[in-house]
Amino acid sequence: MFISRLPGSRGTLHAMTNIAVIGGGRIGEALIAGLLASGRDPRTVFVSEKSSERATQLSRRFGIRTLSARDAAEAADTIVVAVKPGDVESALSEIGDVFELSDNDKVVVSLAAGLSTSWLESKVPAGTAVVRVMPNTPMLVGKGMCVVSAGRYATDENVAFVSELLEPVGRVAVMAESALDAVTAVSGSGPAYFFLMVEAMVDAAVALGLPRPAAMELVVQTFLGSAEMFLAEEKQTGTLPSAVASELRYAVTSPGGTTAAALAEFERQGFRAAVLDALGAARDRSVKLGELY
Ligand SMILES: NC(=O)C1=CN([C@@H]2O[C@H](COP(=O)(O)OP(=O)(O)OC[C@H]3O[C@@H](n4cnc5c(N)ncnc54)[C@H](OP(=O)(O)O)[C@@H]3O)[C@@H](O)[C@H]2O)C=CC1
Ligand SMILES: O=C(O)[C@@H]1CCC=N1
Repeated sequence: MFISRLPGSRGTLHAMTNIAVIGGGRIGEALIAGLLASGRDPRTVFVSEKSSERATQLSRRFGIRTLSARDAAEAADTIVVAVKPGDVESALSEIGDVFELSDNDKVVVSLAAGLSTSWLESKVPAGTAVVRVMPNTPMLVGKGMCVVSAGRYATDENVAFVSELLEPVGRVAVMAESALDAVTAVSGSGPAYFFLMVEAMVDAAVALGLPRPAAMELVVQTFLGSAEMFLAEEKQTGTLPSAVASELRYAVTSPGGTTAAALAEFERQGFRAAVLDALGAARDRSVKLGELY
């Protein structure tokens, strides 16, 4: 099967392992917040952040230690690289000799869009286990989607280890690395598409005369309820065939009714083509990022 969902044995294997998060920006913070909210001991998480102001903020907020990239990597078994793609090479070079000096086998987990495991492997000592992950920001509330791909030297145990580490912050799927640019376009960037849709619908509701707070409540509850309907269906059947979306949409669309009028307008305005082109552009950008560095 293309996606394999891993069994949820939360928190057992990882209770005592230390994690270094190099880069405490938006995704680094989402990961840290999600891990701690799931019960991880803050003494097992270290963050390295370039901006001292931001580092202090994270340390105060989460009760975790801020260290240099090198010290964080030295203290950890799992080194999560959560800096922008263009900063990954210098972040890895700061860690430098930690791999050779250490007596434990460290796993490097890159969250960076576009950068391949073979590129990452060329920046660390030969034989280092590298795992590439495409997460998304809903990790912050334990509802993330992480897709995990093994590098050349990463064993099945390394992949299981990283997958289990991420399970407390959402769903985890293991896929071949060839899928990761498309995954980035779908689930990595996906939260932004959702928020854009929320903004667009709220603005449209305001244009129709609804007060903004009421418009916000209507839109958010509608999306939340619709997503919950999907999950209920999945719970019941164990799978989510794509026909489910069509069926649920048909159930809202009365013949000659309001929904049909709106959907016809979406089609006239090229909604599906826009989605297709937008995700294609995101995928192409991910490929390009991999060629830039
Ligand atoms: N945001 C998202 O939704 C997602 C992001 N990603 C990936 O995650 C990575 C990070 O993205 P994001 O969190 O949005 O980016 P941010 O810019 O918000 O965070 C990166 C942080 O790392 C800091 N930093 C840079 N170099 C170092 C270093 N050598 N040591 C320590 N800290 C450093 C940056 O500081 P400064 O700004 O001062 O340079 C910044 O605070 C990217 O590679 C992106 O592709 C993947 C999936 C989703
Ligand atoms: O926009 C980006 O490049 C990153 C990767 C996926 C989401 N944010």
